[in-house]
Amino acid sequence: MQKVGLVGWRGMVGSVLMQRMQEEKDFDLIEPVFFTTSQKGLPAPRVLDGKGAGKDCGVLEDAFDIDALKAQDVIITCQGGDYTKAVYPKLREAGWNGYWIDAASSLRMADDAIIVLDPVNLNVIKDGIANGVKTYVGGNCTVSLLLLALGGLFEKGLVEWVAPMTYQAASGAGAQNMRELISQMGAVHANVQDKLADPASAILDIDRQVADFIRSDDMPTAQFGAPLAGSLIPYIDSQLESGQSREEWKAQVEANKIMGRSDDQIPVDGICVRVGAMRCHSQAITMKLKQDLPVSEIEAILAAHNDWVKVIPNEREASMQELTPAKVTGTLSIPVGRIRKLTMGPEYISAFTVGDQLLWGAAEPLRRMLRILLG
Ligand SMILES: NC(=O)C1=CN([C@@H]2O[C@H](COP(=O)(O)OP(=O)(O)OC[C@H]3O[C@@H](n4cnc5c(N)ncnc54)[C@H](OP(=O)(O)O)[C@@H]3O)[C@@H](O)[C@H]2O)C=CC1
Ligand SMILES: N[C@@H](CC(=O)OP(=O)(O)O)C(=O)O
Repeated sequence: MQKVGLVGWRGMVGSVLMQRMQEEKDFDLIEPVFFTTSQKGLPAPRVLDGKGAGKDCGVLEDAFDIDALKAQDVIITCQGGDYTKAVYPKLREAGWNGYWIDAASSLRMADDAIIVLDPVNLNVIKDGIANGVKTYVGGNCTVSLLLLALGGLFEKGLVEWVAPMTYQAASGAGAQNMRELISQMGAVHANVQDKLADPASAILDIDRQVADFIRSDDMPTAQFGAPLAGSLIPYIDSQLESGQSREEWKAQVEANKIMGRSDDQIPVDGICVRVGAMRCHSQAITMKLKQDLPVSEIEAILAAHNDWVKVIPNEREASMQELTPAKVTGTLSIPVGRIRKLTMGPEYISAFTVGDQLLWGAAEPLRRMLRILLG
């Protein structure tokens, strides 16, 4: 059995990964070794095996101990980019030639790393394994979710360009940010609940009081740096010279790398916005196709691409019920809807898609990469 080191397993992404690995009985196929940056020597988690029993995994090992890491055939890390930058080069310099599977962005664009999203790029992954590539990195969440939704059109070479305008959930910024979003919601409500309970109160008074509170120092904003509940934040990640945010820059470079297109890149660019959803990212898409295709054919191509994408008819009730973070959260489903021809011309198509950014957006491609390695 392959020895698989798990780092970052108790964080938010890592916990989702652990849950999925147990659901899919991945632990039956490996010898897991759990690492920690802060709790060395404490008991490792007991993972469920296929019989529903808890598998004893010993104690937690030091995630900075290069010798302990070197003993692993595969390492999966959800610990974050700082950990990867600190440990990965030392491990390779020490001669470790195992497989490194990573959720962090740091190594994604390295020449010797492949971004994994197997329903879209299994051929790229298999070529990589055959050619001795040892580093496999999960893509940015919005990019992976976009490619799962539109995979059919990309695969058939039908896309001239795509402009995804994102509505990204609090979870993408981290666990503390999810907590802060809920705190903001609660604080806004608490501030105005007396007036809200009084049916005779004037809505514009309530609105003014809410606006004053959201702008005040009493609104908890330590994590986001700005109000999110009752508002939005039209900038994600750092600022680049190009005028893009780093999150926006990732769309084109990562999408094309995933699809194995180094030359002849498909333009993928839009504005990334944080909204008050918990863990589902949504994207409103404008795209230009290379051909004038009937909507029914576009829908059929999208639906046929993978097992998780689900075409939602462009109807009001279906869109309101099926195409929302509330519906999708905690699932692997990738609904795509609002598909129609835009008035700009017959090749200009709209779409709207939603996906859980902790599942397909982060954890799922990693455990599926492990499964590919295990054969
Ligand atoms: N959040 C996201 O949407 C996405 C994140 N990623 C990547 O994954 C990385 C990890 O993200 P995320 O899971 O959000 O990070 P978390 O902050 O939830 O967890 C990171 C680490 O913090 C340590 N930690 C300290 N206190 C606690 C606690 N009370 N509960 C749990 N863990 C604790 C754990 O390490 P230890 O056990 O060693 O102490 C844990 O592995 C990111 O840096 C990013 O690179 C990738 C895609 C999406
Ligand atoms: N930046 C993403 C989450 C994330 O971790 O992305 P990346 O894996 O590219 O660093 C968001 O805020 O929604």
